[in-house]
Amino acid sequence: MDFLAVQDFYPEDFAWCYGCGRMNSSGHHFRTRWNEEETLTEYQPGPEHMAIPGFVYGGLIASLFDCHSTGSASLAFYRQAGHALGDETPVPRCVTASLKVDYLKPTPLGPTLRVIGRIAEIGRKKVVVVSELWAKDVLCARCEAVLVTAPASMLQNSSPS
Ligand SMILES: CCCCCCCC(=O)SCCNC(=O)CCNC(=O)[C@H](O)C(C)(C)COP(=O)(O)OP(=O)(O)OC[C@H]1O[C@@H](n2cnc3c(N)ncnc32)[C@H](O)[C@@H]1OP(=O)(O)O
Repeated sequence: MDFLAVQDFYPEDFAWCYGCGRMNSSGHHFRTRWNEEETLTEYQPGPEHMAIPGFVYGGLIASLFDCHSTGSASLAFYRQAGHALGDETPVPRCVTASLKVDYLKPTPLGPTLRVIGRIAEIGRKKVVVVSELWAKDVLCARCEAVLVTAPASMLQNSSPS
């Protein structure tokens, strides 16, 4: 791996997400990291991620924002607690409470997509992440997401059945 991503450090019972779980062989394997004070997720869509020929499917874009935002929230909680990826302390697990996506311009299918996030608010169990999706130098979409510490009811199973 060329860099450390938060998803590399999710506990195994939390690593099955279709978007970003490293244990899910059918998933996208989105990976999110710090880039100084911002968070970054890059993804290369394939031809199957098409909406209209030449353009990326909006559902994929929402998925990308979703996992980028949960990953950003985990990174933010972890850094706030004085930790860096690679520490022994498990990274916090967050789920999406709210995801608002604005599709600003058609997203071309071809370039690697870059999602850049800013931690707009961080509380005891809630993080607000505001993100932009860029295709080369075109700002294609924007997202505001509310992420909350994963409730115990979602952490009861240690692996999929
Ligand atoms: C491998 C890694 C996996 C990563 C997951 C990828 C992303 C996902 O797909 S997660 C799956 C989709 N999400 C879910 O299924 C979550 C389902 N929802 C829930 O379990 C609950 O509603 C949950 C946990 C989000 C919030 O629980 P709740 O008891 O309402 O929390 P609560 O303590 O009241 O609220 C905490 C804070 O969040 C805020 N909040 C809660 N829900 C929302 C919402 N829908 N919109 C805005 N803010 C909200 C509250 O206002 C509160 O804010 P503050 O601290 O400022 O007062």
